[in-house]
Amino acid sequence: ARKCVLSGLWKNELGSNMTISAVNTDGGFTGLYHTAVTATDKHIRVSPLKGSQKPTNQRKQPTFGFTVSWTFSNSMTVFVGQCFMDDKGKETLKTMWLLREEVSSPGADWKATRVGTNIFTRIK
Ligand SMILES: O=C(CCCC[C@@H]1SC[C@@H]2NC(=O)N[C@@H]21)NCCc1cc([N+](=O)[O-])ccc1O
Repeated sequence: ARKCVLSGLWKNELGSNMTISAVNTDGGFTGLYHTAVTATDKHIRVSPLKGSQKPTNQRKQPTFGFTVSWTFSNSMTVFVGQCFMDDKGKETLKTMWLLREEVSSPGADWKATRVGTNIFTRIK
């Protein structure tokens, strides 16, 4: 299939991995995210993700977004990106993310959001 569907097992360059369920007809999906890193001293636990991708009947390299609600810290990350497929059929998810930390007061709001990029490739 010359189109990129997000369901399956993925890893990124930090060593995190995620499992995405079947993508339903309206592009919605859920899954689980296991981050290899954390900005807290908390013990890392698997966290749920929810997202959507543009339907692949119209697009071969769809854009998508998903949110991870971390189970071990009062923080949230949103990932947004696109799935690319090379001429050998190898898929890559190029993403940017925003990590929002819970801070104690509006005065600390300025320092509550981190930004970064991650590239995911399929496992197996
Ligand atoms: O660490 C997390 C959740 C895991 C985030 C993993 C990121 S998501 C993007 C990137 N890609 C990937 O695979 N993993 C990383 N939240 C900490 C926020 C926080 C920080 C502080 N602090 O630093 O003081 C205090 C209290 C806090 O709640």
